[in-house]
Order: sequence, then C-alpha cells, then structure tokens
Amino acid sequence: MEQLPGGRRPPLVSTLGLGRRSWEVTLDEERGRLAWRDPRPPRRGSENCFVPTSEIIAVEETEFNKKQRNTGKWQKMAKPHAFTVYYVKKARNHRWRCSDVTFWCVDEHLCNQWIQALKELLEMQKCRPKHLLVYINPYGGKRQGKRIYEQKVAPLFSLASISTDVVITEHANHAKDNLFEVNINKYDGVVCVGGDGMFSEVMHGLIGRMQKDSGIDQNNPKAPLVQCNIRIGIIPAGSTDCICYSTVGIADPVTSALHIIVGDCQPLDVSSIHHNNTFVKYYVSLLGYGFYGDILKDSEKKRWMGPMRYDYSGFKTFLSHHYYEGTISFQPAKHALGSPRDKDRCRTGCYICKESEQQLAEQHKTCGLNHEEDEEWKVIKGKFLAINAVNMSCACPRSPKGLSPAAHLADGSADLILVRKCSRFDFLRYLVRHTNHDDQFDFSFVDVYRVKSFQFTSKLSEDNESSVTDIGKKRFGQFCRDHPVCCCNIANSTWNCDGETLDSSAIEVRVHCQLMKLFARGIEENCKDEAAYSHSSVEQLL
Ligand SMILES: CCCCCCCCCCCCC/C=C/[C@@H](O)[C@H](COP(=O)(O)O)NC(=O)CCCCCCCCCCCCCCC
Ligand SMILES: Nc1ncnc2c1ncn2[C@@H]1O[C@H](COP(=O)(O)OP(=O)(O)O)[C@@H](O)[C@H]1O
Ligand SMILES: [Ca+2]
Repeated sequence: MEQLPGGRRPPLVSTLGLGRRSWEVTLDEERGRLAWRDPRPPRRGSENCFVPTSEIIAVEETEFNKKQRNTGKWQKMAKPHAFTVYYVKKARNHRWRCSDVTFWCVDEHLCNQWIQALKELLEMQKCRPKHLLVYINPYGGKRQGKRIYEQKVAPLFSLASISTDVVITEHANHAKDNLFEVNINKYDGVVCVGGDGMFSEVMHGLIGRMQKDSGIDQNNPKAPLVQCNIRIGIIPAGSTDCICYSTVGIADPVTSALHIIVGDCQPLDVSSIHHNNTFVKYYVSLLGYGFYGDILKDSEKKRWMGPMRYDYSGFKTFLSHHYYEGTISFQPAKHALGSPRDKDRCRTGCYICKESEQQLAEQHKTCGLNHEEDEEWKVIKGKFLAINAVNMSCACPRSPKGLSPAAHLADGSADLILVRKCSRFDFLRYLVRHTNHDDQFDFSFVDVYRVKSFQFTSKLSEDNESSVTDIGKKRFGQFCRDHPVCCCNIANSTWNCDGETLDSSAIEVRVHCQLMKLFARGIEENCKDEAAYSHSSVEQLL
C-alpha cells in the first residue's frame, strides 16, 4: 500500500454499512483515529463518532447472524461481509467499558482490507502488553477476587489476545516470594487482583527483585534505587483500593482491565522506610501514625467483616480520641513545583510531575545524593491525633478527593499532614471535609508540608540513643516552641503502611521519584465528574 512520509499510510475511507444505513468510515493513522459519519445532510439525531486508535481493543471478522440478515434493505443482497471493532467507551466518573461496532459491506476484499489495516494498527501499539503474570488474592475485600478476574477481566484479556500465567495466592507473601523466583523477563507486566495490601506485596517483590539483581543493598537508606520498568496493573478487589482509585479515578475492575490492555503507563513515586539502618518497607499511598494506624490495628482482628471493618474500627478509634507525642523532622521538597494547598490537582500528563522530576534529576547531577543530608531540616515536636504522609492524594470511594487532594503521583515528594491534638468535634469537622469540597487543611490544628524525606520518633522511644531522631536532634537543635512537650503520654501507636502495620515506631522515610510504573494514565480531566460529589449532608448539619 502507498505510504506517506514517516511510514504512515493515507487515510482509508470507505462507505460501509452500520445497522441499516451506510456510513462514511475513515481510518486515519496520522490523526490516530477511527471515525464513522452519517453522510446524509445533518439533521437532529444524526451522529458522528470516533475512537482514538490507541483505544481500540480488538478487531474480529464477524458472521452476520440471521436476525441481522432479515432486517434492512440489503436482505435481498448477496451475503455481506462484516467485521467488529471493540473499543473503549468512556462513561461517567472515569468508568471505561468495552463497546463494539460492526461494519459490513458486500465486497469481501474491502472487508478484509479493513480488518488487515486495523490489525496492523493494533500491532503497531508497542506499549501494549502481550504476556502478563497475574496474582489473585482470593481473600481480599469481599473475597470476590477470583470471580472478578474470571468473569470480568479474563474475557477482555483474551479478546485483546493477551496471554496470562495466573497464580492464585495460598498465603500472605506468596506473590512477593514468587516474584523473586520467576523468569520475570518473560512478561510485559504483572497484574495484582486484590487491595492495596496485595499491590504492596507485588510491588515489594518487583522492587526487591530489581535491587537484588542489580546488587543494591536495600538496608542502606541512601542507596540510589534502580527503577522498576515492569508495569503493575491493579484489578481492584480489596477493601479500600485507594491506589487504584487515585491513579485511575475509579475502583472498577473492567476499567482497570482496559487500562492494562491499551498499555497505559503512569510513573509512581515510592517511599522507603528504614529503622536503625535496616530496611522496613516501601509504600505508595498512606503511611499513617495515630488515627489510621489505630484503625488498621483494630480492624485486623475483624477481617471477617470485610471492608466494613474499617468503618467499625474508624468509629471506635474516633471515639477513643487518642493522641501521641513525638518529634518529626523533615526536609521540604524544594524541587517540587506545586504545594499541598494548590487548587490544581495531579491529572493525566501532569506537567508538575514532569517538571519536578527534571528539577530533581538536575539537582542530583550537580550536587549528588549525599549533598541532600546538608539541606535544611525542619523539626516539629508535639501531640498529634494523626501523622499522615501520603505519596498520592489517597482518593478512594470513602473520600473521592483523598487525604491530600493536590498531592502528585510522580513528583518525587510526599505530603506530610500533621493533625494536632484538638477536640473530638474539631476532629470530626476535619474528617468530614474529606468527603466534600471544603479545604481540610484550613484548620489551626492541621499543618501540611510537601517533603522529600522525614523522620519520626515517638516520645516513648526518644530517650533511646539509637533512635533516628536523636541524630536529627543533635544536628538540628531547633524545636518548635509553640507546642511544648507534655508529660501525659499514653502509649505508642502503630504505623499504617499501605494497609500493613509496621513493628517499629521510630522510622526514617525517603521519597524515590518515579521508582515504578503502573498500567494507568492518572486521572483524566473531566469537569462533569468533578461536580459528581456535592456537599455531604453531615457537613451541612455541623
Ligand atoms: C464522618 C465521615 C468521615 C470519613 C472520612 C474518610 C476519610 C477516608 C480517607 C481514607 C484514606 C485511605 C488511605 C488508604 C489506605 C489503604 O492503603 C489501606 C489499605 O487498603 P486495603 O484494605 O485495600 O488493602 N486502608 C486503610 O488503611 C483503611 C483506612 C480506613 C479509613 C476509614 C475511615 C473511616 C472513618 C470513620 C470515622 C467515623 C467518625 C464517625 C463519628 C460520628
Ligand atoms: N492467599 C492468601 N491468604 C491470606 N492472606 C493473603 C493471601 N494472599 C494475599 N494475602 C495478604 O492479604 C493481605 C490483604 O490483602 P488485600 O488484597 O489488600 O485485601 P484487603 O483490601 O481486604 O486488605 C495482604 O497483606 C496480602 O499479603
Ligand atoms: Ca508524590
């Protein structure tokens, strides 16, 4: 076939049947779209449709069934030839569905030409995965992981000619351990079916494997980690599904399967946690001490309740109203362009993430990684109801805007939210603002900082000489004088790290810019959806 400069072909334009009518169908490689237009003079109800070629899922030759043959004017014609194009249809609230359209014509050669052209176009989409490794946690969320995968996801993968090796996990850490053994180069990506905990397992397997293969010691908090280029896809089947919701805009298995099929790629910041120069864990969504740590600890005993356990434990923890004393020292993320109080959110193709990544790379080139230690540390001592460090907005169905609505997925920074001791009523007002449009940082007892690293020690462990903040204390003697130490401490809380508890309370955290990649594209801009959740009735009551 004739080619345009750059190897592109001229548009393929034909008059094809769609339903009972003839349509002008165009496959335009240069504009990257398949369009079909009713050629009759425009009138009410006549449609023009198009699909970006990057969102075509599959093309198949179709047998016309009897029903179709018995309708329409072409009833008396020779047997028509037909093909079906499966494509992504975008519905409300970031939901994607697989839709299809069947075109027909009498000319067999023309039909084959279309099928061939569409297949070649699909072949050219190099970012699409062909072979995937799938881990299913059958016990996550409402224990529907296996059913969700088999009924909603596997048929789409097979339609898109994606082959899979499926592992149904038999115990915790099964997926993680398995990732250290498999021939990972065989796969174009790894899919986890489950919640944030299951994602965390797969991520630890992949990042750990990557560092091991490259001879990097994860116990060294300053080690420059090797980026993980194998993408992870998340099929949400857990209790919170915050990582999926915050990177796709909805926790919906079909939507996520389609993002995997079209080969989307979203880089993601990952933070590492160390205790006394020993690696503890990585996290990508929430690292929370106090409120969210206590909820998690209590909820683990109530797993049988399913996702409801978090509401039950949330209510209990809210009533207990515990606060914790400790010291936080952090390094502000000076390279990051945004701030946590920005009105603009991280959206598909976010320029703040791109620019911040470049700034950070520039800094590392000119000053090296060790120079970071000499940069300014801010130290804050106080009594806190919650300390939340979030790498992303942490939007989820319970809170569609999340814990930090303006946090970025891939800017090399985390938002550190400090909620100081306040009344139960004030804390409730703060919580409720996670569910409506009001600013949850606009309280005197809430502070938020964009950071690239931080350390924490609880008051209980502060006297321990080996604690990480003692080192911080010696070096940065400045403490916040507005919030003096109080002696009425209760006990330590627990850290909630992407939904898993940590054993140590004294920790050292560092954000690694874009350490890994997801099959996602961030949240797409869509004004219709922003208005989808309005002021909650609870807030109106307060
Ligand atoms: C009064 C309503 C207040 C609603 C406040 C909602 C804030 C929700 C923010 C949720 C941030 C979630 C961050 C993500 C954490 C996940 O990584 C992690 C693991 O997920 P996985 O189980 O899928 O593996 N999930 C969690 O740690 C669970 C967090 C649970 C948050 C539930 C909060 C409910 C709070 C209810 C307070 C009730 C007060 C009522 C007073 C009358
Ligand atoms: N087969 C299994 N049996 C028990 N636990 C498992 C299994 N597979 C994975 N897990 C663990 O279950 C935990 C929670 O999984 P997750 O999918 O996040 O569900 P949820 O969102 O309900 O917490 C994770 O820590 C994971 O390591
Ligand atoms: Ca970030």
